[in-house]
Amino acid sequence: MSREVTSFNPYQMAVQQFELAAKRLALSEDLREILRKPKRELTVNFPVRLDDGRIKTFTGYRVQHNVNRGPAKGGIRFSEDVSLEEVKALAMWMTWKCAVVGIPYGGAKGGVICDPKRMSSAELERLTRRYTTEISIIIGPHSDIPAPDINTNSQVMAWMMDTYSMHAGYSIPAVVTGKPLSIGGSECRNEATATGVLFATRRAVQRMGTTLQGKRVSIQGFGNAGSIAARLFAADGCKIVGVSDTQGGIYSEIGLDPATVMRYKQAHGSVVGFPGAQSIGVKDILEVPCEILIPAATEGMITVENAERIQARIIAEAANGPTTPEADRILFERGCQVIPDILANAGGVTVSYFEWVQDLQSFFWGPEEILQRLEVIINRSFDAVVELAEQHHCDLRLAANMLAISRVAEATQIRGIYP
Ligand SMILES: NC(=O)C1=CN([C@@H]2O[C@H](COP(=O)(O)OP(=O)(O)OC[C@H]3O[C@@H](n4cnc5c(N)ncnc54)[C@H](O)[C@@H]3O)[C@@H](O)[C@H]2O)C=CC1
Ligand SMILES: O=C(O)CCC(=O)C(=O)O
Repeated sequence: MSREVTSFNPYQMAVQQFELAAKRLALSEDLREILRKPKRELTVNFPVRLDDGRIKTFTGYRVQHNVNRGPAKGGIRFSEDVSLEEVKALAMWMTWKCAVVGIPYGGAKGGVICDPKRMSSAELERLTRRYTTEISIIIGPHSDIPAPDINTNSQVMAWMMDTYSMHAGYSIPAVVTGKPLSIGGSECRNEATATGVLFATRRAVQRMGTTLQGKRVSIQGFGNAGSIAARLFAADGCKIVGVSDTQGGIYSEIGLDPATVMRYKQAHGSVVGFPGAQSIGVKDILEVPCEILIPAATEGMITVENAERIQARIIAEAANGPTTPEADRILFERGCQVIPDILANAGGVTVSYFEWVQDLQSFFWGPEEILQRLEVIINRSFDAVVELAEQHHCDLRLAANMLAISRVAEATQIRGIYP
């Protein structure tokens, strides 16, 4: 589905968000100039042999936004909508995300323009291996560590790890995270993004003096982040009233069973048509009656066009960049609490960090230890952001960006600028 606002530019939006925080922090123009631009942008055009014998040239990107707090970190997206501007925005958000939760990474993101749903597994493997080779000049376990994002998964990470290792002549599991357990993946990484969304939302309702029990939840996007969020929120007592994917959405006042909807999606390719539920449009899912809305698809979904009609009191952003700055202002004025992407979905990169640490030490942790450490990090970060928002009478996005940007600015200044 193409986005409604055709002129939407995610990088311009990320810079707009950055400027709001930089202004509040009174950052110097020199520092702003360093922080608003990506450090490295790599574009690669590479051939892949298709199953019918034709050769097609694909375009991919890897952008490293900032590496002052540690190696660059961030996922790889396979989609027809990928663009350099999108990858630059996603890389910048990764820098702030790692900083806001205090993990020692900078930010990066990558993507390949392709339609993975129309490609065979063999074609995807060849594309992944060739793309990995092309970007291997900048990725590495101590420089830039990719992970899954839209339309990539643990299998894609296994191909990436194998390709990178083939060139070295020995296994380098720490070059990517989100791998299968059998080759150095971590317990809980597959569920980590949704688990972080749950922990952050739990903290939000706790601070409002209530619980998740009985809350109605609507979720846009039914992939890794969205479908697992549906399962975890339902297990925590919520009623999942709506879910959607690229084909459309479904709504049920009495609630949907996430496992049954998943089985239906696996059999039919979409949630649309799920028996007993009302079919609704892709964006209608954002406006259904509910207390909690989880955008878990892509950028620029909540805009001036629909912000007034959103009924949820809490928006927990599993997706990156789902809400525009203009929509943020409307939602804040309407008293809707937006738990911003860099905080709400930071569970993914946090458990990726745990995976990387485990790989580097060749010493693996159990699920209890991982979940307990993740909850501590999300709660601590959530509380720090809320306290800053209260001090500055601002929304959580501005506070989260201020906290993150001040940390990156401090690291940049303390390292100094080579004369
Ligand atoms: N996988 C991860 O660990 C993390 C993912 N995220 C973010 O979460 C969001 C979803 O990512 P994943 O669940 O990993 O991807 P996925 O590929 O597993 O699922 C994406 C879902 O969104 C739907 N979708 C995609 N484009 C859409 C559009 N234009 N309109 C409506 N629905 C659309 C798809 O149908 C699918 O159900 C992305 O913004 C991603 O950057 C954030 C942090 C970590
Ligand atoms: O797990 C990671 O390293 C990054 C995941 C990601 O791409 C994101 O948080 O947006």
